[in-house]
Amino acid sequence: MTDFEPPFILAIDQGTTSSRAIVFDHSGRIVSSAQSEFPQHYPNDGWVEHDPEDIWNTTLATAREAFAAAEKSGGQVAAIGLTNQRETTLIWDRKSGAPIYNAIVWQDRRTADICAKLRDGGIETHVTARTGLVLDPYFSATKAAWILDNVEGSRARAENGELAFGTVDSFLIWRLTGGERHLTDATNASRTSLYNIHDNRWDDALLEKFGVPAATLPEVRDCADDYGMTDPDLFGRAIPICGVAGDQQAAAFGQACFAPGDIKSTYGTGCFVVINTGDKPLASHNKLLSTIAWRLNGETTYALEGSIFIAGAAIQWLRDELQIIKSAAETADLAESIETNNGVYLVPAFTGLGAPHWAPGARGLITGLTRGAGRAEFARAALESVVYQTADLMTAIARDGARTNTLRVDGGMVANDWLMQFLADIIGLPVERPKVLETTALGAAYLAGLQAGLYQDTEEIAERWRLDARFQPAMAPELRSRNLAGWSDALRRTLA
Ligand SMILES: Nc1ncnc2c1ncn2[C@@H]1O[C@H](COP(=O)(O)OP(=O)(O)O)[C@@H](O)[C@H]1O
Ligand SMILES: O=P(O)(O)OC[C@H](O)CO
Repeated sequence: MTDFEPPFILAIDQGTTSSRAIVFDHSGRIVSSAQSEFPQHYPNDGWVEHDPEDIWNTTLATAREAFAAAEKSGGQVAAIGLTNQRETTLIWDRKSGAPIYNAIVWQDRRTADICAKLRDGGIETHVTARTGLVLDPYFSATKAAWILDNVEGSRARAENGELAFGTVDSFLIWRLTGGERHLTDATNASRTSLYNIHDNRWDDALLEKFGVPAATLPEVRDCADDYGMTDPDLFGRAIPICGVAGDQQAAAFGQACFAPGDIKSTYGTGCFVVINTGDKPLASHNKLLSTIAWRLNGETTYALEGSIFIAGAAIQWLRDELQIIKSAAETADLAESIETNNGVYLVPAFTGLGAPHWAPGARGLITGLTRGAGRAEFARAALESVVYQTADLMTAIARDGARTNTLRVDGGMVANDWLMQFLADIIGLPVERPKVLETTALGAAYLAGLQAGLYQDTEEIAERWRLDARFQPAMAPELRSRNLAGWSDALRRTLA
């Protein structure tokens, strides 16, 4: 006998380094889960690719594993919610379903020159006004154009309607439905640079400027909507796909950031801060992204987002490259073992800097080294860098006029209590960690649950959010200012 509350929802979370599947029960508890990492490909300096078949195989295998374990425990999976690494771009043949090139990952910088040329052509203001985004290789449009310009014959085939473009959600929906549906949701569409977030439609002028044929595009749906039934062969019966959102938007949904000013920050490989700005897009004057948080029943909720490319990845760098720690968790004790950072700052611009700087050419820097600086200083500097980058985003958010009282956090790094306390101290706001840290998958499950009629509305979802720990700001103001000044100095040198 199980005490899980049926029916169950399968959440598929296709991330940058791994695919995960989690089955939640009706009360939001985890019934079963599975995870599988897959290889990253770096064919050239600054290029990052995934083999689409790795994405598909790990997604299917983990989904099947979690599904089978959950159904063994006695409940039935009623719906599927899908969330994904965003911006990553695929183009596939509509007949065979075979991709014509590897997936070009969001971190990939190969189109920096294309972006620079477009910028010289003066279209950046136009792009930002319509999409809320900046002109950067991060987004899908230039990646799609690159594939069509580099795979022989593909542009003509794309114009003939033989090829399909999609972000990872779109590709997975295509595969899960046996090639029946070519769909995406409004949040993923809003990350392509091709989608007008004010009018909620693909933008013809942008399609032309970026060189992406309209015939390749998926249809855009609400985040809780009908995305078709899975091919019955995959799970033994057809299951409806009912919810889709990009992973950072799904995390904001899982964190119940439903009111304007509600904000979450996810600390995984990178860090993504998302603040709900209500039913109208707020144009950022501080290089944040204005983006779609979700669209439900045709009504769009908007958000401001700050994207930091390196957060937990800096800890992985300490472990894998410098080999000065064995596990990420060790960093908490190391940081605590020294009273201050001893003047050592790390700017982890390993793949350039994202918001609010958008400096694709910037590279990492460590400052303030003395003969006495050792493992503790390096570990602490890596942790602190994540906090200072968040503080820069919080400043940009405040300058843009968005107000907030607390920061809700999730992702692998938030297990680190030292980091959470330092975060509260530096941003000067209480930091709230929820009991369920898998908020991305939970958000996708909630979206699917709304469409499947398992939840009535967002209020019912908000009631399920549970606090694990709250960290209150406690640092002396002079120390806080000194820390921030040291960071600003290191940052200035990096950008110079
Ligand atoms: N206790 C910890 N302290 C600091 N960093 C941590 C800790 N535990 C995990 N991490 C970091 O968190 C990241 C993993 O978080 P996760 O949310 O699983 O990332 P992703 O979904 O992007 O793969 C890794 O980069 C790891 O280095
Ligand atoms: O897969 P993650 O968690 O690294 O998230 C990637 C983001 O969606 C990129 O914008």
